Amino acid sequence: YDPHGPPIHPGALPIIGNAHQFLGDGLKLWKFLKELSYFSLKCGGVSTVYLGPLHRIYIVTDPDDCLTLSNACLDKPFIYDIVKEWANNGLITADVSIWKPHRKLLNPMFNQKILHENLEIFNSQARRLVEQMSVELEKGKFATHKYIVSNSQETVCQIILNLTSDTFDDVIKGYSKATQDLLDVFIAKSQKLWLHIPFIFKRSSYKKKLDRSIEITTAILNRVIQNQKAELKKSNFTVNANRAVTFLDLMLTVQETQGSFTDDDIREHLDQLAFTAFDTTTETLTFGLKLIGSNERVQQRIYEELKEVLGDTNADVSRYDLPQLVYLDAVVREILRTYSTVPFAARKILKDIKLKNYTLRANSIGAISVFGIHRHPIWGADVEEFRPERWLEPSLAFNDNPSLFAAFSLGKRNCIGKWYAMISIKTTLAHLLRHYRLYADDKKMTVKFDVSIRAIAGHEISLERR
Ligand code: HEM
Repeated sequence: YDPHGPPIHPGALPIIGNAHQFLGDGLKLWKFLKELSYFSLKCGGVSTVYLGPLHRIYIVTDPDDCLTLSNACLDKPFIYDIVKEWANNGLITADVSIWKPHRKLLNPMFNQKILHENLEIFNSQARRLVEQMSVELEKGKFATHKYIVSNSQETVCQIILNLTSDTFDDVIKGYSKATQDLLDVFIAKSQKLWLHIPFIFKRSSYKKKLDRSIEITTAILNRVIQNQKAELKKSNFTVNANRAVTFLDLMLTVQETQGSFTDDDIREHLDQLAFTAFDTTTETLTFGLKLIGSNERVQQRIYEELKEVLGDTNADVSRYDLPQLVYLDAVVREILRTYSTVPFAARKILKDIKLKNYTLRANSIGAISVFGIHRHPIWGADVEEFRPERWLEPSLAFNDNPSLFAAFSLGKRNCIGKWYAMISIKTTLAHLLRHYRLYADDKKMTVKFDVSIRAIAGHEISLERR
């Protein structure tokens, strides 16, 4: 206990601290995580919770303090152990000694130029989604999630894993089922604290599910890596000009030319990238369709901009169109501000860190509340409202302080896939919204937290052809 530290969240009990408040299902957990963030905001941007006598967690919601914390601390705390058994050396969970050189090698692969080369795939996948959803036209409300999730997985298979539409069907079936099982295990571990006790976990059905899923994803990815390596060797590591360069090509080329990655490193990176890419973009699109369908004015303005920039043709969204879709960009940022699918990022604090008003003590955890930053009073009195126009106003506070937008986290260990996400989400929305008018009611949406936030009820929409 630090008498000069940030205020403790109300409800702490002797010995267990606030641990009991984290118990319950995903709905309760999300309610409590929001409460934590609002309390931290009320306290000026930092508060404390105790998970038993051993774990002190600072909830940080001040954007400047969050940036200080993100750059000062790069290590991930025990909370990330939930996913460590699966792909330990992937970027999200890797120890700093591995993360640093790997992130440096991977950064250039995720720039806009490389991603623009994949626009043909993003466009064809968006068209496929329009086609797949057409069976729901004029039929009333339906849940969009099942369409979006399989479409996002197909996109990932092509762009990250270099599978073609002829080969991915088989892989998708196996890989998707295994990743869904993995997600079930992560969700269970995030909600059932007793599963963190190795003795109990090892004897649970979750352990069997985890081992089986890892076995399947490992076998599939090893096959994909070896096939692609053989193909690249034949062409002396020159990618066939008829197709875009994929992440796998780039990693294998780095392996060949710089000897930097082992095959296991590549597999673990691919596994985490593929999983993260489809899960985050799926949930963001699900929230996005609901929000857009609930705001006729916003939807009309997007449609008008699409007509102005893309014309009346059914042409692909090009790299030149994307920067012109200014309002759509504002809408996507506002979706990410109001419903950040990754609402928290956490860091291990190894030495004292001085923030604006407090010193965070060593041997604690710093939780960057993305949700809290996005509810900071600097956003204005309408902070809780979905209002994309705010992004276009000269008075936008974000222009003076970019740390106010933290959907992709802050600092050096931020999201490497942010351009992938923005391009994928914008292209998908552009195709869907020029074909369909959406109807929804976001007031009826219920959200839960597991490893990210998800809409679990009331997220249906209905479609009408434009
Ligand atoms: C809307 C979509 C996305 C959101 C909201 C999002 C958000 C985030 C956040 C908040 C973090 C920091 C997590 C932490 O420190 O605990 C993160 C990290 C990461 N994200 Fe994303 N992400 C998105 C899409 C993607 C995509 C498409 C990819 C891959 C193509 C990706 C790959 C990663 C990786 C590998 C990391 C770990 C980076 C590192 O530690 O160096 N993300 N993301």
